Amino acid sequence: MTPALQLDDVTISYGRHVVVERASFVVEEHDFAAIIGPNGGGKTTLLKAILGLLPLSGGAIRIFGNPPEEGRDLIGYVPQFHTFDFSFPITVSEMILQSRLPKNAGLFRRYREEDYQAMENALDQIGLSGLMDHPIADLSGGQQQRAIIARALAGEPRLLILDEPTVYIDAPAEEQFFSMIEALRESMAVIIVTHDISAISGKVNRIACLNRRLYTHGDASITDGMLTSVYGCPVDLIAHGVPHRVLRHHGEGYDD
Ligand SMILES: Nc1ncnc2c1ncn2[C@@H]1O[C@H](COP(=O)(O)OP(=O)(O)OP(=O)(O)O)[C@@H](O)[C@H]1O
Repeated sequence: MTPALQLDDVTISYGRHVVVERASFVVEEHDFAAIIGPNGGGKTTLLKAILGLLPLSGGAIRIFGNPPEEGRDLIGYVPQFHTFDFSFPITVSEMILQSRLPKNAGLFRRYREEDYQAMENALDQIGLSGLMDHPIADLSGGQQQRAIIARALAGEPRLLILDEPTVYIDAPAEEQFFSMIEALRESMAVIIVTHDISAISGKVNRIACLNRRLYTHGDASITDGMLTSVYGCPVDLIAHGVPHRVLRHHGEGYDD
């Protein structure tokens, strides 16, 4: 099967400053993967390259076998929550429908029947159908979070990428968020990009740590060696609050 995302020896630079160096990683269909890493480690840069917004200085990125410029229509991208203006006077359904307009659509472009259908399906998938006529400003933080995910789902993606999705939601909303991701995995691959290790521990089936180099481990466990090389500080400092299950030494079984 063609992977949802394949990074082959990817190097990305700003001028002579190499930010991502020789990164390789594969995300298969139906995977729930995490790319974690410290601030400044290159996560945003790698995301931009996956979305076809930055050129590579080496290697290749494939999205379902296509280069990013051709494959990006298959990606639903959920930017960081704080980049949205929820005070904007618009309903949930209008916000989602807008994402269906092509970039060069004129002012008076009308929505088609399939746009309404995609909007309704997206709301259904994340359990917000009952709120479609509500102003986005009236939603709770967790509901707003789901609305921006619905916006990405309305593009009918096969790969959903979420940038720091758990930063602004509380613990109950976080549980709901991960149940929703589990359901979405039936029809797509999901990648979350985060520096919040505790949020993703035990939830994902594939993980990579990015700090200029990309460290992977073949399964979803985070090893202390992986964290030490990525974060450059003692593992117990980083592991604070992380369930034991996800931390193990190379070659050892789980210790819970
Ligand atoms: N447009 C740019 N021009 C030059 N250097 C840049 C540019 N954008 C980012 N960088 C540098 O690239 C490195 C990686 O930044 P990037 O934003 O990708 O990291 P990040 O892991 O997303 O960090 P954060 O979690 O803080 O958003 C940093 O050293 C940053 O200063």
